[in-house]
Amino acid sequence: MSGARSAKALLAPWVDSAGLDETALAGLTMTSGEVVNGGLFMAVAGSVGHGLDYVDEAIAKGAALIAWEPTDDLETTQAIRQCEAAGVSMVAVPELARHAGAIAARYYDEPAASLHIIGVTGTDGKTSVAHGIATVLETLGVPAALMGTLGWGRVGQLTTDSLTTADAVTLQRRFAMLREAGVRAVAMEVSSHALAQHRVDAVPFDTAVLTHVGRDHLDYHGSVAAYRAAKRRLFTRPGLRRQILNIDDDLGAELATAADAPGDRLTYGRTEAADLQLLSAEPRPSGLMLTLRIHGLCRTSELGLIGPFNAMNALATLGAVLDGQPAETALEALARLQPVPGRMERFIAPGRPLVVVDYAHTPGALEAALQGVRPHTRGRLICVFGCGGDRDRGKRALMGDIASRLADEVRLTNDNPRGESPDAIIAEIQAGCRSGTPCQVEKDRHTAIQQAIEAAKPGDTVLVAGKGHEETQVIGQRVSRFSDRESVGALLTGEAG
Ligand SMILES: CC(=O)N[C@H]1[C@@H](OP(=O)(O)OP(=O)(O)OC[C@H]2O[C@@H](n3ccc(=O)[nH]c3=O)[C@H](O)[C@@H]2O)O[C@H](CO)[C@@H](O)[C@@H]1O[C@H](C)C(=O)N[C@@H](C)C(=O)N[C@H](CCC(=O)O)C(=O)O
Ligand SMILES: Nc1ncnc2c1ncn2[C@@H]1O[C@H](COP(=O)(O)OP(=O)(O)OP(=O)(O)O)[C@@H](O)[C@H]1O
Ligand SMILES: N[C@H](CCC[C@H](N)C(=O)O)C(=O)O
Ligand SMILES: [Mg+2]
Repeated sequence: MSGARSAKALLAPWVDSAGLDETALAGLTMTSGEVVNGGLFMAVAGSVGHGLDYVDEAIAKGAALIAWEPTDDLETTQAIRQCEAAGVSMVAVPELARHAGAIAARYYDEPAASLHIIGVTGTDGKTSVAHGIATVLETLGVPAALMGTLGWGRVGQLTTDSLTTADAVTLQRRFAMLREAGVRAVAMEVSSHALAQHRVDAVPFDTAVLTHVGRDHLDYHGSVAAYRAAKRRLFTRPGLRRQILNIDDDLGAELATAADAPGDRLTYGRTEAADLQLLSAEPRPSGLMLTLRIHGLCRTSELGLIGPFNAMNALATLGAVLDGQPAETALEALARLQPVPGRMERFIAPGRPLVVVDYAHTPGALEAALQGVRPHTRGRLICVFGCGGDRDRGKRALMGDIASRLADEVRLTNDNPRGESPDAIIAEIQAGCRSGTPCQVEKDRHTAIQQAIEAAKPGDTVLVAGKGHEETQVIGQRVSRFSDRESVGALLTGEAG
């Protein structure tokens, strides 16, 4: 095994192997701060800087070797000098970002090869569907893990992480740990950033699932076309065995009819042409009653979740697990699904309004969330939300329009303004709000939620959108502890003032 982990084995394709060491490297990483003594640092070009900008830290941590990605405008003199002075070898690897995952996979002895990996992409619904798939697989007796916005690991035992899809090396390290832990299937969220940055190039997906594609992250991708192109990448990978496609969605419909696409395609949606068709999703006190047509056969199934999009997410989940499983068994497991924390999560207290905490932070998601809670609302619908700073500005007015159109009252507040002015963000949302709907502003999020709950009567619903499971509020450089779920829980039980 040590030979397989040596610089010679890992970097032979790019450098004369005679010059490379056969000693096992102690570790590998793409982040200078994580370099271990005797390890490999892979310095790649990023959107802000280059890994070589941090070579001093890598050397200080004891890097034995530095592989780096040449780019046109990269100034390497300083880094080369530092490495020479420290006696650290450097190897130039063209397009290293694309190869980093494969190098790490070799280092960890191809951990993903023994795992059944299901990738889920789309603008909204990735966490919900990945969570659903892993939970249903567990219920069906398959040791399954989850990787995504809520963390990674076995369902119910997640370790949190800052990214939805980790970097290419971290992913392989996690696959190795999951393989050791006896996991057989992994449901993972694949973000558009990850697809654009080659984080998943070395992940051998068995199945790719598409939720829906709307508008998000235009700050990063630049255009809807580039964003869609990034999402499309997951479905064109050679070796893919199955594709689960929402054909109510434009991109899903396009992928379903694409010539020469890899793997079998299973479609879902409300349209009659879908293999898994949603005929109806009737609101019930406990959630939804679904009527489905599965390959021509009509079936009903309870779902303990609310919001029509959760019915669609249930179909996506079903599509992924209907792989040699009888439909009855899969439907029974689906009926046991619980809401994902902060995703259409209901808070109910006697004599109080229904409060729903949801992670809707895109126009499509906000629209779907408001439409989803309306059938569970006898009285008025109040929507508390804001928009993140240093993120796509174009969505703000759109979300103002949607909230003022679909709610009876809007309360605008902070949602991680980050480096932007909270007032300016709120003004941009307000510019889209329709004048006929009352719209109030309270920047302090806890106070805004409190005022909304106090203004609401039993039978009304307060939808608190945008932060879902998050446990912090980021204002400028300050990160303070804040949770919509905790605020709502405390306010409903009278424990917070
Ligand atoms: C825009 C974006 O995706 N940025 C991610 C990307 O950074 P980057 O390409 O700009 O890298 P960079 O900062 O220029 O640095 C270049 C290289 O130097 C390395 N570096 C950097 C700093 C340092 O001290 N030491 C060091 O070695 C970096 O690891 C990187 O390899 O690669 C970095 C290393 O993996 C990530 O930390 C960083 O995530 C930033 C913090 C981020 O906020 N990303 C968000 C937007 C994101 O990726 N979100 C998606 C989900 C979105 C959704 O919910 O749909 C996600 O998958 O999480
Ligand atoms: N299929 C769907 N269609 C439209 N909206 C959805 C769908 N599924 C979930 N949503 C909405 O999007 C929000 C986020 O859901 P979820 O966390 O599952 O998505 P995500 O794609 O993982 O989001 P992120 O990219 O932020 O991680 C939910 O709280 C809900 O409002
Ligand atoms: N993954 C998304 C989440 C946004 C959630 C919202 N609360 C915000 O901060 O904008 C992002 O980082 O853009
Ligand atoms: Mg997610």
